[in-house]
Amino acid sequence: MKFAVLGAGSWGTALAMQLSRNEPTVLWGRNKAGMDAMQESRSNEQYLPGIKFPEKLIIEADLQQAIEQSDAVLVVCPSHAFGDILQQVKPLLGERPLAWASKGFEPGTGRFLHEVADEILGDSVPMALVTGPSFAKDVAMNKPTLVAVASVAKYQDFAKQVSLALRSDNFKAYISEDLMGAELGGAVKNVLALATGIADGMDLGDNTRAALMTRGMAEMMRLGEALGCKPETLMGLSGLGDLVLTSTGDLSRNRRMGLALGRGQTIEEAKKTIGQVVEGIGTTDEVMRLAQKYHVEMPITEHVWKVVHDEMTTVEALSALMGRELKPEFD
Ligand SMILES: NC(=O)C1=CN([C@@H]2O[C@H](COP(=O)(O)OP(=O)(O)OC[C@H]3O[C@@H](n4cnc5c(N)ncnc54)[C@H](O)[C@@H]3O)[C@@H](O)[C@H]2O)C=CC1
Ligand SMILES: O=C(CO)COP(=O)(O)O
Repeated sequence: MKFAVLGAGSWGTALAMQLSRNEPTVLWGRNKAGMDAMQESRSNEQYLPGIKFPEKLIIEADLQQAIEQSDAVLVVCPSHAFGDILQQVKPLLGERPLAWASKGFEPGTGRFLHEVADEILGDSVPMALVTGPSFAKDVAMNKPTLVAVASVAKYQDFAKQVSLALRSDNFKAYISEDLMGAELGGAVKNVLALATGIADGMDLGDNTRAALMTRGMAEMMRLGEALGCKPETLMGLSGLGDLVLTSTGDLSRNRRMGLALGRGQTIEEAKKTIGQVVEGIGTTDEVMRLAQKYHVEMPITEHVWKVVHDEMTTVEALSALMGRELKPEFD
């Protein structure tokens, strides 16, 4: 199956590189000059400097051409651009199935990306999500990586095709039928990576990080239960696995944002230094929206939200979290 990967940032480029280790793969990005530069250097110097593309990676700056030469589409843009890209893809898609690898919600509504895709494309288009603990740089460098490919039950064949297309000696994608659980884990972990980053930026130590990861996981599980997600999905690669990666690995943009906030920088200052999408900032709003809608208690998320919105300092947020009333660990 030949894929057109739409979005030539760090993750789109890395996934296109991975697919092209097997079959010819088209990488499309909206910036023509940037795509020309990639073709010239056979690398993505802006996002993955110094890592050479496999021979079978095809660079394409025209969206229609990219889709027409492919059997399937993989969208890898920031979540805020997802709906916009699907609107552009819709008239070009034909019978092709569509996967995505973005992590987050539709801004302003808390809608899952599969809900956005269903609304724009209709639910007769086979769809799947690629998610899990996977830094773009490590995948581009062909380091061993495990991810999950999730779809609803009726599109499991497509999920298997996506998994097979990605498969290599150093890359394995497990199949899941819990699309919503896989989406939820990949989004909520970004908020928790902000929390652990803030704590590490404040130099609070290893105990604090472990506490935030564990109690943060409890928040993810509570929200998942309210939404009808499978607990094992959240305990798997797309939840816990990705939480561990992004709460401890300094390649994480969300963790780096948290570190900067914990050290007293502003969001705008940190965004400039990071220079790539930091999904957790917007996702915090959407997770809070869901928590309120489903009456789920998520104190760590709530205090990240207060820090992000300048309603509390990091020191006040820490003190408020530590001052919460005693209760059983599991209720
Ligand atoms: N970088 C990583 O290691 C991983 C990223 N992800 C997810 O993948 C998604 C994309 O992230 P990255 O590639 O890392 O971000 P990035 O910041 O490296 O690149 C974003 C790319 O999206 C493009 N873009 C932005 N708005 C667009 C629009 N309206 N139309 C077309 N292209 C647009 C930008 O030009 C840029 O090329 C995010 O949801 C992220 O959470 C998931 C797993 C790993
Ligand atoms: O989702 C990721 C790895 O699985 C990437 O995390 P960041 O967006 O925090 O860099």
